[in-house]
Parts: sequence; C-alpha cells; structure tokens
Amino acid sequence: MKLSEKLSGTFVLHSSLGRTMAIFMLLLLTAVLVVSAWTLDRSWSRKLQDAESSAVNLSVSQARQAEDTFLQTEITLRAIQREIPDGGPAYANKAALSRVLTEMKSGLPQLNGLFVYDTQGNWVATSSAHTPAGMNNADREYFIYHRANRHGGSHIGHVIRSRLTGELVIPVSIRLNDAGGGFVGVVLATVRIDSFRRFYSYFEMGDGDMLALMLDDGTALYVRPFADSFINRSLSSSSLFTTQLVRAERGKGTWKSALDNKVRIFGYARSGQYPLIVAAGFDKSALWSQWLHDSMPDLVLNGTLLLIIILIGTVVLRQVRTNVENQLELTMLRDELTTINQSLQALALLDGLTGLANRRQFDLFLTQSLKRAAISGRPVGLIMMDIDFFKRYNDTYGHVAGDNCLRRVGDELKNMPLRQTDLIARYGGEEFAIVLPDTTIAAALRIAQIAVETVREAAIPHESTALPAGVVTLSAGCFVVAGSDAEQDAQHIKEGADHALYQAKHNGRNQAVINEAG
Ligand SMILES: Nc1nc2c(ncn2[C@@H]2O[C@H](COP(=O)(O)OP(=O)(O)OP(=O)(O)O)[C@@H](O)[C@H]2O)c(=O)[nH]1
Repeated sequence: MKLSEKLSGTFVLHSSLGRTMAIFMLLLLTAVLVVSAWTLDRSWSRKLQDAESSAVNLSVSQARQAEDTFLQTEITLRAIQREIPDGGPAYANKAALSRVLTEMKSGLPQLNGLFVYDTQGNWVATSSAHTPAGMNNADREYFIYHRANRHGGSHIGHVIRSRLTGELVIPVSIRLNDAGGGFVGVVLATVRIDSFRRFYSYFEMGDGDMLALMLDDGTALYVRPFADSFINRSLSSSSLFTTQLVRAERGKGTWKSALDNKVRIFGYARSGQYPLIVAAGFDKSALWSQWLHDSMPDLVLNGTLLLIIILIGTVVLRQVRTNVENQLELTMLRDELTTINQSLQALALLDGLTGLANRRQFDLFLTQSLKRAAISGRPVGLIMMDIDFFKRYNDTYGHVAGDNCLRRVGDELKNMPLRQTDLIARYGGEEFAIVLPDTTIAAALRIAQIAVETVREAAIPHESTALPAGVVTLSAGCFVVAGSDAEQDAQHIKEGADHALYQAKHNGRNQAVINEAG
C-alpha cells in the first residue's frame, strides 16, 4: 500500500493514538452537549415553575380583591335593606331613600348605581340625581331570579348594560321580603366593569397574558386583555372548568385557552364567599421567547465552547495524522533499508556470475566448519575444482562465451545431490570448491568424482580442448582434515586440496584425485 493510500479516509482512526484522541474528543463533545442541554432544560423548567407560582399568587390575590369588592357591595345592599319599611319599597319615602342611596354610592367609586325596585319591577329609588319616571326592570334576570327564589342571600348576575348610564356593569342584588317572607321588591347595586378594567391594568402583564374574572358557571365577567365582546362568553368547556376546578379550589396548570386557543401557564382560585373564579394565565410562547432572550448569553457561551472543542479536536487529529504519517514514512524507510541491507548482504556473499557462494562466503564457511569440527572432532572435506583448458575455451569462443560456460558449470554443480550442510562456491576465475563438513575421505572422493562426471555429462562443447571428449571437463582434488586448530587447518586443507588438484591435472585432467596425506 502506498503512503497516500494508507492515509486516506479513516486510516488515522485505525491508529491507536488517533482512535483514542477521536474517542476522547467525542466524549468531551457529548459531555458538554449533555451538560448544556441539562442546564438549559433546568433553566426552562425553573422559568415555567416561576410563571406557575406567579399565576397562582395573582389569581389568589385577585379572587380576594373581587371578594372584597362584592362584600363591600353586599354590605351596602344590606344597609339599604334596613332603610326600607317592613311593607316594602312602596311604603318608603322615595325622595329620602334616593338621598340615602346617593350618599352611599358616593363613597364607593366601583359602583355604577344603587336601585330599589317594587314587586312589579318599577324603579322606586336610585342613587342617580333624577330617577326617571316609568322605568321598569321586571325583565331583568336578577329580578326574575329573586321573585322566584325566597332566600335572602345576595345574587351576582351576568354583565348587563346599565339602562341609566349605558355602562357595562355586574348586577349584585338582594330580595326584599315582608314580615311574612313575601316578595316585596329588589335592591340592586351595579358594579362597574371599568373598575376591574382599571384595576387589572395596574399589573405589568404581556400582550398575550390574561386575567379573568368569571362566575362559577363559566361566564366571563371581565377578561383582560380581551375586547368587551368576550364578556358573558361561556368558558365552561375550558380545561379550567372540566378538569382543574373539579379537582381543587385553587391550583395551576398549562392548557389551551378557550378564548383564543393560546397555550398559557395558568393559576386559578375560587372565591370562598361568592360564586366567583379568577384565573391568571401567562402566554407560554411569549415566556419561551423571553427565556430564549435571557438565555442567549448561556447559549452563545455553550456554542462557543463546542466550537472551541471541535477546533481543538480538528487540530489534535491533524497533528495525530501528521505523526502517523511520519511514523509510517519511517517504518517504510526502515523496511526499504532492511530490504536493501538484505540484498547487500546477499550480494556480499554471492558470486555475481554464477549465483554460487563467493570467495568471501567460502572462507567464512570453511573457517566455521573447521571450528565446529574442532569441537565435534568430526572431519571436514574440501574439493577444489578447475575447468580444463579454459584459456583455450576463451581463446576459441571469446570471453562472453567463457562467462556463459562458467555459469553453466555453476548450474550443473548446484544441481548435484549435496546435503544442506555442504557449500559450493566459486573460488575464483575458473576454479570452484565444495566444503563438506562431517565427511570422510571416501565420501569426499565420491562427491568429487560425481562433480567431474556431472560437468562432463553436461556435454558443453569445447573443440579446442586437448582431451578426446571435445567437451568441457573438470579436474578435482580433494582433501579431508580432522578439526583441531581452525586458522592453521583452513590453510592446510586448501593446500591439501590444491595439491590433489595439481595431481589430477598432472595425471591427465578430467578426473578426481584424493590427497590422503591429511
Ligand atoms: N571468460 C572468463 N575467463 C576467465 C575468468 N576467470 C579466469 N578466466 C580465464 O581462465 C583461464 C585460465 O587459464 P589457465 O590458468 O592457464 O588454465 P587452463 O587454460 O584452464 O589450463 P589448465 O588449468 O591447465 O587446464 C585464463 O585464460 C583466465 O583469463 C572469467 O571469469 N571469465
């Protein structure tokens, strides 16, 4: 594999350092992400909790405020009731009663008016400066209610438009009875919707937040910030009435508002004294926007932290990549050097022409063999061989052919059935040698003869040889020593073999001769 191929793709991740760094960066990134998400989630939950608490507090305080308003109104109605004679309004001094009503109303700015009606619904007295003549309220819901119900408790009705001022008002009324409990009329106070509008405007609330005053049948008396057209709308289908109030008199929750389908965080409270409910709701989407705005510094900080980690990770992984690259380059260089060294070593020990061991290897091997023999006491044999009339061969066929001939002879010798422990070498020029560790004289002679026969039988033509065969032949001399002093024996064995070779040449060549002097 080329270096560029090795480094492509995810190769860096396959290095242990690269993998460790990548995992570390990934863990760090995940940890920061998880911690950031957890922190932001907690912050949002806190925001929701705060909104819920505020909504509950607001609804409870407004329920109390509404209770106070209606209690004050009821006390006023009771005071008027005491001013009316036992027989009913018809027996009252109308002018005096109207003065009382006017005086009472003057101290209560939330009231639109105070009224007294007789059994027929006729206006007997009002808090207004002029009581219009011929006015009748027998058609009003509160009048019909009191005429039909004997109880003397107060009654809060739906919002109506005042016939006196045209203003939107909440009617609060009580029934007037004679001594026998018979119906003799109604005392009415009308509470201004504007008084709630003004009061609710004091609170700092967002455009989407709402504050609602309702009757316990679900009728909206006033809902901030909705238009007056929403007044008297029934909210009984909302989650507040179907689920929440069934469970508890006060509480909190998140639901879709029945008026505009907006999701709000609500707090609600039911009045203990009057059939009134107050609900305060904060627009969830506005809360979210506000939270996002408030959390922006944290978000930016976390984002920056993530970016820094990614940047550091990239730089570190690049560095790792460079290191891996360098390491690989070094490894490849080392491998190349090892290969070159091995080639050089082989070249240093081999003969370039024949591929046989060279003279250097021959000398090393012979010395080693003699050393081992000195220890084991086993004999070492040496065969020295020389091509016959090789000068003539060169002269006849040329030096290139002479080299080829040397190669052929080397190949033939290589193919001889020798042991692994034997070594064939080109001794120099047209001379060859075979080192035979652990070999007797008889065996050495036999191998020398095989070498001579092998080369002769290869039948390499040699027309200028003085021998009758007309082919390339070898003369071989062999000598065997028993191991003792290595240095001296190397010289000794070479001389012994050389002497035998000389004898073989002298005897007519193409033969093997043994020197038995060793
Ligand atoms: N082509 C070639 N010739 C070589 C090489 N090395 C030695 N020779 C030749 O081998 C010849 C050896 O000749 P001599 O030593 O006179 O011996 P010879 O002609 O073989 O005769 P005898 O050994 O007496 O049979 C010389 O002519 C060398 O030049 C070689 O590597 N290549």
